[in-house]
Amino acid sequence: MRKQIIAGNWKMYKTATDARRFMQAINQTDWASELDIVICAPSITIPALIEELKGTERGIAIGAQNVHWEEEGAFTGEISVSMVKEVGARYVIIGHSERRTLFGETDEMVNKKVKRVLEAGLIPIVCVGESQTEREQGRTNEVVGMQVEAAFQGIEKKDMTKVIVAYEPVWAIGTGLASTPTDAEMVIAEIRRQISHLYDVETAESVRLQYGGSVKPNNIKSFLASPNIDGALVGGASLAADSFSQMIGAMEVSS
Ligand SMILES: O=C(CO)COP(=O)(O)O
Repeated sequence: MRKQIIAGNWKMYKTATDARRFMQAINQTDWASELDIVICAPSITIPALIEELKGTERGIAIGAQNVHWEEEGAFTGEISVSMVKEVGARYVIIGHSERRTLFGETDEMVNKKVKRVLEAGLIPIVCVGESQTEREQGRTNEVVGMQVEAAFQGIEKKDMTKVIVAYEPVWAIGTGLASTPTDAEMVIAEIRRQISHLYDVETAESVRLQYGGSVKPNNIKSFLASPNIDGALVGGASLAADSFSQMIGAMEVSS
C-alpha cells in the first residue's frame, strides 16, 4: 500500500516571516495525520520553517523547489543539494513546468538533478506534464512518456522506488481549470505502466504518483479516489494554512 502524500509548492511566495505565521497557524490546528505532508518553500525560508516545526507533532517535512546538479562551483545564484539538506530539506521538486518553460530547464538537466538529489539521500518530486497544444494534438502520453524516460535515465531500481512523480498538465497550473479525475487517472496509470516497462511491476507499484494543477480543498478528494493517484502537488491552495489543513482533512477521509 502506497502512503499518500500531499506537497505544497509555495513557488516564489512568502518571506520567512510569512512562513513562520503559516506554520504557527498550522500548529494550532488539531489534526494528526498519517499522510506524508511536505511544504516546498523558497530555500531561504527553510530554516525558519524547520525552527517553527521543532517540538511539534505535525510530521510535516520541508522541501526545496530546485537545486543545481553540481555539488558546488562557480554558479552564481544557484543552490546545491548539500545546502538545502543541511538546513533540513528532505524533498526537492525537480523539473517543474515553470522551471522548464521560464528558465530553460531541459530533460537532461532534470535527469542530472534527479541523480544528485538521490545521491544526497533526498527525495525528488519530479514534475512532468503536457502543454495545452500538445494535449489538443493528442500527444499527452507521448510527451509525458518522453519526460519520464529522460528524467530517470540511469537511475537504478532501488533508487526509483524512492522517487515521486507529479503529473502536472501545464494548462491546469494556476488556471483554476483542473484536469478531470478520470483524465488525470488515465495519464497517471500510463506513467505507472511506463515505469513498469522501464523497470518492473514491483517497482512501478511502489512509486508514488501525484496529480497537480488547480487542486483545491473542494476537488482533492475526487483525485485521491482514483486507484493510481497517491497524492497531490498543490500550488495556490497550499499558501493559506486553512485551505492546506482542509485538504489534509479531505485526504484523511478518502484514505
Ligand atoms: O504548479 C503547481 C504545483 O506545483 C500547481 O499550482 P496550482 O495548484 O496553483 O494550480
